[in-house]
This record gives sequence, structure tokens and C-alpha cells, in this order.
Amino acid sequence: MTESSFKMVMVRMKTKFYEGEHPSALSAFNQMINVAKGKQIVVFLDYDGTLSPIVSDPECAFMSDQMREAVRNVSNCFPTAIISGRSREKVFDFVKLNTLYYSGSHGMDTMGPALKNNSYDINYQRRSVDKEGNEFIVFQPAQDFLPAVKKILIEVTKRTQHIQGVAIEDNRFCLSVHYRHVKDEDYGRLEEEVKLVLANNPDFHMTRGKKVLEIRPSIKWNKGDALKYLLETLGYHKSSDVFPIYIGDDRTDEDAFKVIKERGQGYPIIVSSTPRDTVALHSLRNPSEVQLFLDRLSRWGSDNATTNHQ
Ligand SMILES: O=P(O)(O)OC[C@H]1O[C@H](O[C@H]2O[C@H](CO)[C@@H](O)[C@H](O)[C@H]2O)[C@H](O)[C@@H](O)[C@@H]1O
Repeated sequence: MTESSFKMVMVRMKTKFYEGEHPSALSAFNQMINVAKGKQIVVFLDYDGTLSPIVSDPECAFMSDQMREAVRNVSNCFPTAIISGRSREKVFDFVKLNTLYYSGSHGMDTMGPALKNNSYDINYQRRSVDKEGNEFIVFQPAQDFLPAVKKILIEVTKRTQHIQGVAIEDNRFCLSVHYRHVKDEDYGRLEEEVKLVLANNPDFHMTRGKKVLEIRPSIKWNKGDALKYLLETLGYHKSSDVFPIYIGDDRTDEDAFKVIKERGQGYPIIVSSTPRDTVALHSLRNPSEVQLFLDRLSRWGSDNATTNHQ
């Protein structure tokens, strides 16, 4: 056997094992939904790589009209939120639906229901009203870091401007340093520059995503915390009958998967076409499969009105 055919056999074996451990949420749909029957489903969605395919220009990560329709239909049946690494405003610009809750900056900027007396720090919450007059609460636990993020944006842009292909994205409470178009031989220099910026700003740390280095404030807050926050403000925090479904493709989504696993109820679903290290229980291969899953979920939701939300 040649080296390349051996590698192919290994990939196939790994894929088979992965699919055994993380069955397709499409094939397992009926079993999944049987477990959720009679419970309040709440849907959480990541954006990039989940609702839109990964593309080379982050500014062009548009979702299709069909996907928008699928998300709209799901949100008409169940409370639905998008939790993204992007800024909240940018995700809204892509999604353009008023029937959802939005959480940006990896959960550090959440616009959720206006529940009075939630257990979170009042100093980081403010009331907001949308164009239709609906009241929300915006929770920004990293608010104190905003001036420093702005300073770091200037510093990191200056330090990396001589490296061809770098694109810096301002995600409000965190920054994305994209290197998809950086030459392999320049990557080391880029990482070095980002690390130097962090050395000057010890209250921040770096995480890694898909061809992106992310600079984030070092507070104990991630997508999993945003999921908990939204469940509480939706009024489901203590309910044993709530059933969160979270669909995401990135490492940062693992924090939300863990929260669902710890709750012991709900489904963490990973979007990946290749085997991945994950705590998710089910898988979908790509955004097209996510759309099929959402379509089935909303069809089931509208046929089973007892679990629907107002
Ligand atoms: O939490 P997410 O909604 O998945 O956001 C994570 C990052 O997604 C975006 O970057 C990724 O998608 C881009 C468009 O497909 C792609 O060009 C890039 O290489 C990927 O890393 C977004 O631009 C980042 O700011 C988000 O943090």
C-alpha cells in the first residue's frame, strides 16, 4: 500500500468512528425530537461556518435567502438566538431578522429579553428599544475593556501593516486578526507581533479560530455564559423542561456545547465535514445540512404547537 492510499484509509476509518460517535442530526432527527417532546426547545446558532459558508473575505460571508427563511421559520416556533464572534451589529446586518436575539463578540455583547431582576450585574446592563418599540436588555460584561480594545486596534494595525494579506476586523469587544491571505512564511512574524501586543496588554489574551487569531479581554465569559444568560432572561433558567439546541462549527462553540452537556438536557451539534475533537453529541456536515435540519425542526414545531413560544 502506498503512503497516500494508507492515509486515505486512515481518514475513512477516522470518519467512520467520528460519525459513529457523533451521528448526523438529520438521520437521528426523529429520535432527537422524541426526547424533546413536551419540553421547551430553545435554539442557539453560531453564524460563520454554520449559517453561512466559510469564504475568503469575511465581509462577504452572506447567508442565503433560503437559510434566512429557515432561521425565520425556526424563530417563529421557538425562542432563537445567534451567538457569534462578530460584533452584534454586524451579525444583525447579515441576518436581518427581528425575530431573534443576538449576541456578538463571543457572547460579550448580548441583546436579550427584558426580564426584570435577573441575577447578572446591573452595572453592565442597559435597556434598549428596537424600531418596533420592543424592549430589550443589552448586557456587556466586558464594557470596561472598550477603551483598551480601541487602543489595541490601533497598535495591532500598526504592528502588522507591513505583513501582506493581514486583515483586522473590529468585533467591538474583541478583535480578529485574519491571516487567510498571509503567506505561510510570514505567519510566524504575524503571531509574534500579536504576542507583543498582548505583552503590552496583559488583561487580554489570544484564541485561535479558522485562519484567525482573536484578541479578547480576559474575563470569565464565553459563548457558554451567553447561552446561560439568555436562558435565564428568557425565564427558563431553573426549568427542567427546557431543551437547548446549539449548532456551531468553531472551537469557541465548544464552551456552549459544554454548558448543554452539563445541564444534562439538550443537543450540542457540531458543523464539520471532517472528524473533530468535540464534546458535541451530533453532527451536521455543512451549512446546507444546517438548513435542512432547521427546516425539519420548524416543520415539526408548527405541527406541535404545545412547545411553541409566543
Ligand atoms: O462565532 P462565529 O460567528 O463563527 O465567528 C467566528 C469568526 O468568524 C469570521 O471569520 C471566519 O469566517 C470568515 C468568513 O467565512 C473567514 O473568512 C475567516 O477566515 C473565518 O475565521 C469572522 O470574520 C470573525 O471575526 C469571527 O470571529
